[in-house]
Amino acid sequence: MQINVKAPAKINLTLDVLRKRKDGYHDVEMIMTTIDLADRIQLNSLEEDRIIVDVTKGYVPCNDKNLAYQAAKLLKDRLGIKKGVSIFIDKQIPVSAGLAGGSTDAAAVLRGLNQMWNLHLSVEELAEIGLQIGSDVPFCVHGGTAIATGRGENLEFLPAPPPCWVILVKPPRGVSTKDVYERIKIDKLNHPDTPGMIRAIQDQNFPAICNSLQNVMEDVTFQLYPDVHMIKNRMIQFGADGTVMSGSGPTVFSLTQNESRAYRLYNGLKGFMEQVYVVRLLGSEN
Ligand SMILES: C[C@@](CO)(OP(=O)(O)O)[C@H](O)COP(=O)(O)OP(=O)(O)OC[C@H]1O[C@@H](n2ccc(N)nc2=O)[C@H](O)[C@@H]1O
Ligand SMILES: Nc1ncnc2c1ncn2[C@@H]1O[C@H](COP(=O)(O)OP(=O)(O)O)[C@@H](O)[C@H]1O
Repeated sequence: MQINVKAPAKINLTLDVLRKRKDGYHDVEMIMTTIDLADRIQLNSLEEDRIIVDVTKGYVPCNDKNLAYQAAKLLKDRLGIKKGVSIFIDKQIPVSAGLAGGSTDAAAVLRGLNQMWNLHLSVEELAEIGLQIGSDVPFCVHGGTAIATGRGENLEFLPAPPPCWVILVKPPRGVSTKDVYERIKIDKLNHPDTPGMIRAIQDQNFPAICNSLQNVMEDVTFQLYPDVHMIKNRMIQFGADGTVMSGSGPTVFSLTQNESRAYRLYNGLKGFMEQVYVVRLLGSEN
């Protein structure tokens, strides 16, 4: 049996870090939404009891370090499944980019295997299993647009923001999420207006959404990598309606509802950056 699953990336419209917890993680408050930049995952059932992973990009691990592998292993262990699976990942989402590429692959494998092995697990059960893999996996299991709190696993869903273009630039480096969390000075943060962003989404007020984009991790990543700050400034100069870094970075994105402005930005940025994407916002659940 073969199953194909789409694994969309996420962006953070707001990202706030509230406190450091005793377990080493941080309590966050962030608004996430899915975009139409996605990995494609093909699952093929195997009679032998093993998990095989193959990825189109050489530098992504194909062993038990791959989050997609971990998702299949967790489901097998939890439910005592003796069947195997071969997982092929057509990687389109940049890696270590702040776009949850690994988390969304894991989430897609959970959804796909639930179907392939007729497990009848609810989306909430899949999300709870996914949290053992990473903090962003529960959101990726659901998709859509949500306020995420706790480690990122408590989700309150919002309507999809109004349709718009998302222009993304991935600078030629990866960022370690752990490093960024460790460097945050919580008492010195300029917190985003999260209620303002929620209202803007509920009112479908695109200019207000653009004005409320904010990410407290920007300062840390910009200090580590000043070129990411320069790229953000360039994107603002090119005339996007709103621009912010996603997650721990280094990807920076701009939003606009104007198609010709989106492609003007894309073409301008393509002149000096290799990884530039223009996609639609998805914003509704998987
Ligand atoms: C910053 C965010 C924002 O969406 O995204 P990315 O930049 O990774 O895309 C997430 O919080 C990233 O979630 P995720 O990438 O799943 O993180 P995890 O694998 O769970 O954790 C990696 C490391 O980040 C730190 N961490 C993560 C989540 C959290 N709420 N508090 C933390 O302190 C911990 O040090 C942990 O060891
Ligand atoms: N399926 C996967 N896709 C991408 N990266 C993966 C995957 N599985 C494990 N990884 C590892 O996870 C780390 C973070 O990658 P990624 O999820 O793309 O970052 P981010 O959370 O910043 O978007 C990388 O070191 C990468 O090698």
